[in-house]
Amino acid sequence: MVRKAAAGGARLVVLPEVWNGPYATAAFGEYAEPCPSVGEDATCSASPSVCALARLAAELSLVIVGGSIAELGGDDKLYNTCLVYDAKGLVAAKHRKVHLFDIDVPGKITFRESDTLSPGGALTTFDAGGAFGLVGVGICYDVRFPELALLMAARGARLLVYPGAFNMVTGPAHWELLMRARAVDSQAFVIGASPARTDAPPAAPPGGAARKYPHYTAWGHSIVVSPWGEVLAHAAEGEALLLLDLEMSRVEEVRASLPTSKQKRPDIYTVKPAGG
Ligand SMILES: NC(=O)CC(=O)C(=O)O
Repeated sequence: MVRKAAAGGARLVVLPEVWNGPYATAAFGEYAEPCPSVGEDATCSASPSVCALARLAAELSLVIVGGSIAELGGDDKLYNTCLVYDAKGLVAAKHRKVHLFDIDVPGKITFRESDTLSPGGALTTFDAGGAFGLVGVGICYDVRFPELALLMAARGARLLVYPGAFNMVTGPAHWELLMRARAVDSQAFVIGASPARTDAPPAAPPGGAARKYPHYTAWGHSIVVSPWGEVLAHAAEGEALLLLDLEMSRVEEVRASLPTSKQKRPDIYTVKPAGG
């Protein structure tokens, strides 16, 4: 798919969350790989998923926002990590998911990333060069926190990318809504890249081996949104490649028309204790 994107003229490619293994808390340890730091040459990494994407970025001379993989940190903790590779295969950015997906929607879905993962502690932006300029990175649940998007925009990001894997409960309710909301409140392009949907395999036959990890059904529907909140491209639930030109000057146009970043009222945004 990355080669196909490159052949179609792509300069920057975005992959989905946890693309190299099952999205299951118990599986992260098995699939985790050490991840290099910003500035390191990842083309010779001993981590197979890292090395594969870095080599592809270098071979095709484009930027790859490498979705996310489970990272085995130097501190022996596990993280949900997005590496960005520049056109030489060097690590241009490393984002560890800041907001872990710990939710409980009774009778529908319970997921606790914090059972096995630790959260990252930093905002991530990188210079993608050319017309793109500064790009902000969040992972999935991070998109629910407008503060993060606003801070990335305040740093100068004009494109926000969110590798993500919403599910059959939260996907239909919130995926498009949140991607559009973040585009409107940060006045930036937003890309949400999801794994394609795969339905749960049939239950093991009697006497057969039990399934190793619970199945997580991703919502799919990767999406690209303009700074005005328009959906520019939308995948269905299956495998898809969305290939499009981003007219980056739209960011300045929208920011000039509705100068919300200059009209903020931080003096009234602090929550004070009752009676204070
Ligand atoms: N998988 C996630 O991190 C987030 C998600 O599915 C949701 O916010 O909904």
